[in-house]
Amino acid sequence: MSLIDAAKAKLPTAWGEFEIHALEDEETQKEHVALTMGDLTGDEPVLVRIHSECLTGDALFSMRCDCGPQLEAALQKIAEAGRGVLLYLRQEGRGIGLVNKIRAYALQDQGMDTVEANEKLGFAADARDFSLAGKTLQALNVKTIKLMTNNPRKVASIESAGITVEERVPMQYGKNPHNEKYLSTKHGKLGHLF
Ligand SMILES: Nc1nc2c(ncn2[C@@H]2O[C@H](COP(=O)(O)OP(=O)(O)OP(=O)(O)O)[C@@H](O)[C@H]2O)c(=O)[nH]1
Ligand SMILES: [Zn+2]
Repeated sequence: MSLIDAAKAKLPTAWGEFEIHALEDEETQKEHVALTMGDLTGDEPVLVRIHSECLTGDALFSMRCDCGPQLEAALQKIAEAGRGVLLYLRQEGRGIGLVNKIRAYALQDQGMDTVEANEKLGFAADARDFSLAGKTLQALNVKTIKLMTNNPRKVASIESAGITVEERVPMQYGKNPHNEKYLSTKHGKLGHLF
């Protein structure tokens, strides 16, 4: 396996103390993160969020998407449960990178939806590879999970990576007038369950 659990340390947050694992992907040279809390062993399903990088939403307070509020809600839910994993995967812009995501935003400013914009730029609607998430959970010895997502494709790809998704936990946070069209396209074209 090409994913290395390279370093770990305590990470106190506004919601409680996590352990941060810095993960190195030898194939792509990307650095991913797993935040864990509590004892992950045993048969009880582990609460998991698989979050794809969104610099604009996660760090820069953008209201074009729902990523920032989903990230905060996931950390809060894990802290409330006292046990869980947040995977932060460096798959900016559903896998097309920051520059292309901003190009896609410019096309959306001209009237395209998020899927049309990706396709206009020559990309699939969603260019992410979720097998990495399966590998990471296996490396953490997590086998049965409750997955916080609205995206059935995430559920299917995690299951095909050998992880049992016992429950899907809906993540409907951060709706606002700026992301209404984005969220309705996610529902209409990408299959998200709202
Ligand atoms: N290409 C592109 N990417 C976007 C756009 N808006 C947000 N993103 C990216 O979409 C991804 C959203 O990730 P997630 O929230 O983990 O995934 P999701 O498929 O929406 O599923 P949930 O688990 O329900 O949130 C991030 O990588 C964002 O950077 C957009 O308009 N175009
Ligand atoms: Zn976002």
